[in-house]
Amino acid sequence: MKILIKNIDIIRCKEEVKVEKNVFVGIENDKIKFISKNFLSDFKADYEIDGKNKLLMPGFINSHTHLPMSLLRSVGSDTSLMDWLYNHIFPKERTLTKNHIYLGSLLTLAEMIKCGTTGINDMYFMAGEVAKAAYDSGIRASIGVNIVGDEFKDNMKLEIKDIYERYNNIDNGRININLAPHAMYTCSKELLKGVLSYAKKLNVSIHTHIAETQDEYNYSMEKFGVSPVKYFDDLGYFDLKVMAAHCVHLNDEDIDIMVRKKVICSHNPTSNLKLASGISPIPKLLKKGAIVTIGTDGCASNNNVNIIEEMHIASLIHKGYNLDPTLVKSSQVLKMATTSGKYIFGINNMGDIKEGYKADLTIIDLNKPHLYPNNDTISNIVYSAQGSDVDTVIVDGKILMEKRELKTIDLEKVYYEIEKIS
Ligand SMILES: CSC[C@H]1O[C@@H](n2cnc3c(O)ncnc32)[C@H](O)[C@@H]1O
Ligand SMILES: [Zn+2]
Repeated sequence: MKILIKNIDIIRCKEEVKVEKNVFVGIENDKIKFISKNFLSDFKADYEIDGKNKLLMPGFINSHTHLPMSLLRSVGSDTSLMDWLYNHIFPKERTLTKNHIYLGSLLTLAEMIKCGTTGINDMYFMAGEVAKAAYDSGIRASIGVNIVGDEFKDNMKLEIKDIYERYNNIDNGRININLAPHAMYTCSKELLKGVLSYAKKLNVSIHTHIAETQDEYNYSMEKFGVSPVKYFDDLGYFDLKVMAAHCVHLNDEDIDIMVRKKVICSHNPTSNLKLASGISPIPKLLKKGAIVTIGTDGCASNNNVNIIEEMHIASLIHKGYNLDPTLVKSSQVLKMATTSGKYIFGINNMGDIKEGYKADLTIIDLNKPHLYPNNDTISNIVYSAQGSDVDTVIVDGKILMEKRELKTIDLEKVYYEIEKIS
């Protein structure tokens, strides 16, 4: 499939984030074939997109989410993490069936694609259903198989093996599998050791919640005498690729460990605000050179998966909290929400508009009153844009949404099916 995007402005995310005006972009199969100031007549496109008044940018990557949790939207609002989890969410989650998981995932994926998301890093139970929904939607996904408890039981290994064999690295590497021990306070040390060696055996990455609340930090210090980050480091976790969600309560040594071990931090500001977990030291992490990405967490602690809104909040809270308007600049937050997500997938040539790079792209409609005048495109995208400004979404060279019409998900059918089971 060859797609030609004509006369469009583009955002490139090199060392510096830059805008180039009025170019032609050719896509062939899963990659960007060319970016040119001129029309190349020998590129015979199967499909053309008019880029007038539009902006082409690398697609957004949501680095921490729980797809099926759209079904629990607004459950347990206005409570703290532990109250929310143990008294509201876990009891409801015990009632979910495979069908719920698949349909809830599809609903969230529709919302994500409508907000310009091209890649996700998930964790949930019955992850085979999550993987199936991600596969069906066309999005790029790393799917975490949830693990909790005291011991790494044979049935857990069997579930992981089954999901791994069915989904890992399928569809040109678009879907991959990771192991997702929930957190240090829900998984025993024995279980975590078992998971680590199994992840090494399968050669997959790890996805977990780390240092989300002061309670977790205190629990770790009291029970093990070290912080949550040091606890995972001492277990040898950071010898593997680890996607660490939240990272709110960190000391200076934790930050140094994360930088040295290239831990991928997923910053989830809305969830941290809603559950009153705290504010992650993102400016410090960025200054020290940590890999920082953006995630929404699940719908029940957010209440949406709008990554544009998440960028907006990420760029604002650190300025206000630290009384410093130069922190987490719009160009930095844009990179966090796009380019930096490539580390999750281990694909070097993605997260930018560049020849030979993956065609995981988002097109924004600039013809909106709140995006006018366009004095500074990057600032406008972070501080003014809305999810509904996303016009077209392309993943691996395939169009998932065009002119806001979803191509891979029948949303009316999803609503209908959810009504039947809710
Ligand atoms: C490991 S499967 C997902 C598991 O995590 C729960 N969850 C959702 N959001 C959070 C959060 O912010 N901190 C901790 N746990 C969370 C979800 O309800 C599932 O049970
Ligand atoms: Zn989470």
